[in-house]
Amino acid sequence: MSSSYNTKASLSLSFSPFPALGLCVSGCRSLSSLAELPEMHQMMRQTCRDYADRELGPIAGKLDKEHLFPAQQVRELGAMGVMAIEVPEALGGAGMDYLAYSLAVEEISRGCGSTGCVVSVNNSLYIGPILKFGTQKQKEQWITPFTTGEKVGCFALSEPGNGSDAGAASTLARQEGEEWVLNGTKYFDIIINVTYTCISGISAFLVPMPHPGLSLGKKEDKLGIRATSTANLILEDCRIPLGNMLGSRGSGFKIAMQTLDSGRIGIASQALGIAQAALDCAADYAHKRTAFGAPIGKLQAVQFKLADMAVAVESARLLTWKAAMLKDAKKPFTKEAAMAKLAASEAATFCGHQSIQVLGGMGYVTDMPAERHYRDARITEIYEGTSEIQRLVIAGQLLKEYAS
Ligand SMILES: Cc1cc2nc3c(=O)[nH]c(=O)nc-3n(C[C@H](O)[C@H](O)[C@H](O)COP(=O)(O)OP(=O)(O)OC[C@H]3O[C@@H](n4cnc5c(N)ncnc54)[C@H](O)[C@@H]3O)c2cc1C
Repeated sequence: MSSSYNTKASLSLSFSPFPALGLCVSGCRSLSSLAELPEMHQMMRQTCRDYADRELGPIAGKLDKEHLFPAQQVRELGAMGVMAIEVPEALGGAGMDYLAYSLAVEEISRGCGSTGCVVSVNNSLYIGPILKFGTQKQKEQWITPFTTGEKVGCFALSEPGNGSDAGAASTLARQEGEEWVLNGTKYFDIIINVTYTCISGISAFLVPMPHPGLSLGKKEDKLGIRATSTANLILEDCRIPLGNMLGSRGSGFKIAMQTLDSGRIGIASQALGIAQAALDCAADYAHKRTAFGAPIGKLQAVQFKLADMAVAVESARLLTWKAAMLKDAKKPFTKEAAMAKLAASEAATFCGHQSIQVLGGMGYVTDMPAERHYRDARITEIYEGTSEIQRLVIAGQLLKEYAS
């Protein structure tokens, strides 16, 4: 997709991540064409796009229909470095930055929203907090085996009784000798040889799986991202060594909030991929379908839908890149990540809706991917903070800025 966005104009908005990224701004016309990104990022984007076109797009419908976890594809993505993009090479990762991560998640999600979710959760919800708060020993033990796609990590913060109100977590951890004993029920996504980070009350723990005292509730039957597994995780006198606490005692809420800040860039990227796929599907169909003797793309009513979809996707993409670049530049990005997630998830549900409309009856049946995009998009407005919570975060940050 091309864009008329001018890079130099963006600099005057006091947003200049380019030195940190080694970007050359002279001669740039568009932030969103491949030519504008540094070579390393272009390669990551193109590699993921090619992989998604070749390996994910053709099977995404089957994975969705049969609820199949994309285990083989996740291993292949691990071999490509995509399961641990920000992890230093010494720990087995790709050693790249968050912008590269965002580009990868978008392209993978464009091919398959479920696989994009797996990539996002492993990178930002599971590995992210260990990379930031873990000891060297924890990083070696809990990150390196999760870089290859053989194992996938999870993050369990929500509980059946609380999601948005994360501070109200009721799972309990008590110390007995050299162990923590955990009791409670957590909610989480994706199950395959997992280890997960469990935020209990006010501390975070690394729990291997399978493990005595840890069992799964029923697998949820979901509207979308049906190739991922989602279940309650039940902790009954689950004993783990004292050394499995992540960060210091009492720092769990801070770890969770900082993890979600970064994770929201991942979900924004997943939403962007789904939104772009919906637009691709609609634009392609508009060329091919004829009505009243001409392609429906000649009808202004259809053109306006495509234009509105393109604007929603492109503006959300710029917000997402901005949040990723701020994170890479080690600047505050809480507000921008929430803005990116809000805009991208609403763009995804909007584009999913409009794409079905452009396809008419063909949009409603499973022969075409439009209905899957519509279903997959919906979760992006809910997990890692609902749209209402994103608005609260944005307004909170904004009001702080005006007060200072
Ligand atoms: C498929 C799926 C996968 C998930 N994966 C994970 C996972 O891996 N790990 C994990 O920890 N969690 C996971 N979750 C849980 C998810 O993060 C929560 O569902 C989400 O945060 C919303 O919480 P809730 O469902 O308890 O809704 P509630 O908090 O009960 O909210 C219900 C409604 O009230 C609104 N609301 C609540 N509080 C406010 C407020 N203060 N102001 C305005 N409106 C408000 C909400 O926006 C929403 O519209 C997953 C959920 C799903 C569906």
